[in-house]
Amino acid sequence: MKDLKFLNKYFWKYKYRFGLGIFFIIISTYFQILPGQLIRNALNLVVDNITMFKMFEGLNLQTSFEDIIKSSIVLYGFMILGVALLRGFFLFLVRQTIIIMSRHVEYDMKNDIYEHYQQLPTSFFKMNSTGDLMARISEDVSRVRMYIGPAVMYGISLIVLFGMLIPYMFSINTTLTLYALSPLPILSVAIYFVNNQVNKRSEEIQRQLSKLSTFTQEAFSGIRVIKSFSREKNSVENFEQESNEYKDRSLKLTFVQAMFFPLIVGLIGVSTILTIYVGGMEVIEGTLSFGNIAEFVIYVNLLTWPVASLGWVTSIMQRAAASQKRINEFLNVKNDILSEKNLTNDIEGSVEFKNVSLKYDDSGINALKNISFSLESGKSLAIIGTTGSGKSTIANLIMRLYDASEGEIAIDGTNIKDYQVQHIRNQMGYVPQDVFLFSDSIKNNIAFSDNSLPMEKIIEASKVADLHHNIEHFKEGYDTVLGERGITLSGGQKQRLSIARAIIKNPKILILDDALSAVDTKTEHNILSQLSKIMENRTSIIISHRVSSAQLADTILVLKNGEIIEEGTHNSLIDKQGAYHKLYQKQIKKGDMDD
Ligand SMILES: Nc1ncnc2c1ncn2[C@@H]1O[C@H](COP(=O)(O)OP(=O)(O)OP(=O)(O)O)[C@@H](O)[C@H]1O
Repeated sequence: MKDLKFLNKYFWKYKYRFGLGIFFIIISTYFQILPGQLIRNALNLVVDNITMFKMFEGLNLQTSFEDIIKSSIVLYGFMILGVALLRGFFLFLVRQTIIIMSRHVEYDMKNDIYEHYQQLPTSFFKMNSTGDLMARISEDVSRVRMYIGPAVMYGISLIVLFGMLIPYMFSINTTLTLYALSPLPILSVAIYFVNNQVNKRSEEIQRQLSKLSTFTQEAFSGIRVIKSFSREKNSVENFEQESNEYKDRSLKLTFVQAMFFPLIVGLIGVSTILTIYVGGMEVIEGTLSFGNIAEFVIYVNLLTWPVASLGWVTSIMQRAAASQKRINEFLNVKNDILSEKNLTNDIEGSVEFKNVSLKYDDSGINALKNISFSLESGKSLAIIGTTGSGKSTIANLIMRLYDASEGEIAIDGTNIKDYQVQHIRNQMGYVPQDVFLFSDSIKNNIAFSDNSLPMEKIIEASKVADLHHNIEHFKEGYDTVLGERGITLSGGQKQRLSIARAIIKNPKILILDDALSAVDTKTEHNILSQLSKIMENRTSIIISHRVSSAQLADTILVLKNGEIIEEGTHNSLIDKQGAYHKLYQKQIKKGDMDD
């Protein structure tokens, strides 16, 4: 439960709303208790007057007693109605304050968590699954809200009701109070257990439901694969199996839920019978009036739901505490990609690696071992090598998505860690290996770094990326909206859009991570020659599997198993007759360079 302490800051933030909510609870509870007393008075009045009515049988006075009874009942009826309306009004205000407070806290929490996520390093996102990240910002926050809103509301109502009603009941009759209340603790404990079962089973259903939706989602996204392998029947069978599991779990839940109301109603019945029996005895002894019995029956009914909700509130609090613990786990993760000096000077673009090694903490892989090279500003560097040799890792380090485990990276002779992180990233253009496009227009996807960029700049960037002529063919041009993950574009078009997005920033350093793998060599040459024009006086790093991309660069690094095995210009490496030369020969034979 100590995890819930984290929420105190939110209660403090909304203290006035919360305080007002408690005040409205007190007033509405008073109006909740009042009808019991009115009914007692009404009943006592009727009982007394009926006795008198009978005594004056046959006399004119009898009619006046009849009138008194009738008018008193009408009067009490209106009073009870008025009190019920007032209670309803204050209950409305209770919800308007406390439940609304909980919605505000939910909103704040979601924003706080999302903002925190945005600050966390890439390694955090590698280590935790997207589903887990989403669950904490949605399901867990919702559970915490259930505590801040309904649970707190019912909890406080219960305390106020007990505080006001129990002493009052004892003041009327101790024995009757003790008997009337005796089944209530059993009710509370029973509800607690039933509710835990309900929660357990609901969670199982929830898990099954998410399995079912993941299955369906995958089946729809992979429909082409399913059809081409003629697996439709198998897919239907699998769906039926998952769906059946979901149905069975739902039936189990319905069984437990079905016990909920009989349990409450049964225990209320026991309380009522005890009240009437013990109360009746007291009436016979003359220590209580008939009205008191009626009043007690009402009080017992009033107490039932709050007492039942005690079990419910406890289990909500337990679930909220578990959720808050999970949320706190993520909120306590600190971003270790920080800068102490926070330099914000513009850079020229020279890059130097001094004995850099990197071990990825999550996989334990030594991706780079003792890498040293230097690249003057305005020059181009190609990095070529087998898969998994560490090429993208070099890009990750230059973008400061990760920090080197050993060694130092300098930009313009200054340690990269001294620059303010966003500032240094803003001066770089990065085209990642796996292109990600947002479900937005082409225009907004290209101008992602700054949505105030003018249209001319967007067109200019897409011309350099050799994409403009493609976009012109779309009916909606630059306003064409891309579907989920840009499904309307071909692989090569996506890559070129990603290049346009990177160069529109006019970066001092441009990093293309296998960004031309999905385009043919002719387009590759077009793009590279266009790029070399705009990258004059800017630094470019081209990561590729293809010699055709690498050969245009001023320097080429050949990587193998995280180490540099060759370094030089295209011609010097060809003369060397080493690994680069071998790759060149192989790719020429494959006809990759024919265009
Ligand atoms: N974020 C990461 N967390 C853990 N391990 C990683 C991560 N990124 C890469 N690796 C591992 O580090 C090694 C180098 O990967 P890297 O992506 O740098 O290779 P690459 O040369 O770019 O390969 P490819 O040409 O296939 O893209 C690989 O063994 C890979 O499994």
